Amino acid sequence: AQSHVLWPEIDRITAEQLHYARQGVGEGVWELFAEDGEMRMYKREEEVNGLVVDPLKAVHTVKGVTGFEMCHYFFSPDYRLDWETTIEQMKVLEKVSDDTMIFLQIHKRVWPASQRDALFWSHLRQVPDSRDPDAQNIWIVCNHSTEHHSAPEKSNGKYIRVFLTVALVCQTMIEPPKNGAQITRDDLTCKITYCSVVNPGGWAPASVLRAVYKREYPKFLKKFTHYVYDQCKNKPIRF
Ligand SMILES: O=S(=O)(CCO)c1ccc(-c2ccc(C3CCCC3)c([C@H]3C[C@H]3c3ccccn3)c2)cc1
Repeated sequence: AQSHVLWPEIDRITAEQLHYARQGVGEGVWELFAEDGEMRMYKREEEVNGLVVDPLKAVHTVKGVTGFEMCHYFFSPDYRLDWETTIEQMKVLEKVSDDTMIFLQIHKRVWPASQRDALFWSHLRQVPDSRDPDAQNIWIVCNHSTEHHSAPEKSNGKYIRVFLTVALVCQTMIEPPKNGAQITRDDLTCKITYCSVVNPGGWAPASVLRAVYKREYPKFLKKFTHYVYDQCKNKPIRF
């Protein structure tokens, strides 16, 4: 993908999102708004030109899967409709490379707001951990809104286009079996950080949006992580 016109932006945004995901939720203004088992979901209340764009950060720990497996199922278009319940249609507009694609998604309408679509590049990458060089176990998927000739903004004006930046950062922790036995899924833990900022792109009542975020994000992360566990549990481990 290094040759593609988008590459410099993909490289920059992915690095920025990795740094942002690694920042704790301790300092300052993150508000815990949902908890479910190991999942903790935080938000900041922010508005841009009167539009709710509340940044969201979730942390979660899932046993029995690797960071690669979690990111693979998040990135791949083949499984998206199995776990993403808020989209009506999804199309891959361009396959930039094996690890980079451009998606157009039409989201279900959130009454009384008008229906939205999202056009974004999606990039999957393994990240060498600068702090721990032999930790080759961190993977990231970064999704960031973009433009594309085959999905012009004002094509038919039917949908308002959202502007989003999303990052799923997953780290595999291995509890090596005592007796030097082969690693099994019971020895695996995946530490997940999910960050998202969605600008609704046009007017939507703050109260409605905040209610939808509060309902949809915990549901989405819970459904997605359970889906990946179920898909992987009887398959060979992929790091
Ligand atoms: O992580 S991803 O990249 C996974 C690939 O799909 C992602 C996640 C979320 C969105 C998205 C897009 C639009 C909306 C709103 C804004 C005004 C009306 C629709 C929302 C709000 C509704 C919230 C929500 C939260 C979680 C999942 C879906 N819906 C979220 C897009 C992509």
